[in-house]
Amino acid sequence: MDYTIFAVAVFVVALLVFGGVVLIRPRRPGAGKEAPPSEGSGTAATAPAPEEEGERSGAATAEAGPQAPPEEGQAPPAAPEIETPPPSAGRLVRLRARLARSQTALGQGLLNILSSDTLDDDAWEEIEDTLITADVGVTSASQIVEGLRTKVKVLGTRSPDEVRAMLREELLAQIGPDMDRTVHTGPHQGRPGVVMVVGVNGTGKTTTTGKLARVLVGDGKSVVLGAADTFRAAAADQLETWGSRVGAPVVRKDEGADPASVAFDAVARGVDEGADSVIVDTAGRLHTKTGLMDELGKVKRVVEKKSQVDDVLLVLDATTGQNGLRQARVFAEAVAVSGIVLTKLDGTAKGGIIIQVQRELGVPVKLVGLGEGPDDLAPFDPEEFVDALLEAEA
Ligand SMILES: Nc1nc2c(ncn2[C@@H]2O[C@H](COP(=O)(O)OP(=O)(O)OP(=O)(O)O)[C@@H](O)[C@H]2O)c(=O)[nH]1
Repeated sequence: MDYTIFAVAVFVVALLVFGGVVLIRPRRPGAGKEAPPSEGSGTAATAPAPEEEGERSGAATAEAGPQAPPEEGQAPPAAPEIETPPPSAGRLVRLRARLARSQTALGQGLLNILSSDTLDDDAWEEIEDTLITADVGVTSASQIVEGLRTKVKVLGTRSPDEVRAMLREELLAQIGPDMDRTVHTGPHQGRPGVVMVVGVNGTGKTTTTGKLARVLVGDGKSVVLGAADTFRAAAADQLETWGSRVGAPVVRKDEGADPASVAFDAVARGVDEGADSVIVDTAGRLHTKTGLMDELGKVKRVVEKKSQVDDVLLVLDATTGQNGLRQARVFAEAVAVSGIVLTKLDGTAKGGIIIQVQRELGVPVKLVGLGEGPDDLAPFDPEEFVDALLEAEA
């Protein structure tokens, strides 16, 4: 019995000694510990995609490269594929169908009334109303009607071809086929052409900056982009996506940084690298007119310490009508606008806004946006536009 108690006691002591050794033995670093998510994998999996709708396919390729540095020992991710956009020439012709689709209602409406048997006062009033509904503006609408009335009187006859020809002539005269619509993007005196893009957020400003970079790259130019809309980090991300798709570097800083310093650095980089063009996207919050004036004025002044600003493009959403025009006036007072980009012309029959905005601001429409696709921006050509407007319905 005594012997049994002794044996049990020895066993218990042995058990305690063994357990103590195991429990107090120092653990190897990392042994048994769950691996924390590596910085790269964690953020990549959870970070929200910064790109805007409509740009998702390309963004995925572009973001993989610059934003996720490879971990040691891992093969670097494949560089994003650089795209080759189509040149600027012929773009409006390619996109003409889109223009015609949205504008046919206006063109056909006018042609129908003009071809009717009797052109009485009511008919002329209807023509004027149709023009005003299409945002042509009251002054231009009445000038067009006056011009047409005179032509009808002089001509006497009204065959469909004659009607089409006189309407074409009147509309063209209002659009101003001789205005200089060149976007001044080319280098001069060893410095890049500098373009500032201004406008209210949501009009397609950042998209237009990206699309313009593609137009220029398509024409064989080298481009640097400046993300001076520092109030929204997503705007810089969006621009970076656009840039990486065509190999255009994007100069950006942290959210809230001074927009003028971003613009200056972008132009400085363009100068240093011998780029052909620098395009600067700016913030467009319409908080107060003074704030806007101060900010845009400062961006321009600071940039001009490095190089002159060759074009200030105001981006305007064609679908916003009078509201858009009001905004345009505020911007034109804040900074000397030298050209207009009319976006979303594919989604409206109110193409008459081209006439009104040019008359109001005294600057030409230089580019038009005709869709959400990356190459849906085209140099504006008045004749192509009017012909699309008067195109017979298919
Ligand atoms: N249909 C159509 N959509 C367009 C056109 N241009 C831009 N958009 C769309 O308009 C939306 C707004 O464009 P953004 O470039 O983000 O507008 P933004 O002015 O830069 O606004 P922030 O990014 O907020 O500064 C996007 O969904 C674009 O795809 C166009 O010509 N046609």
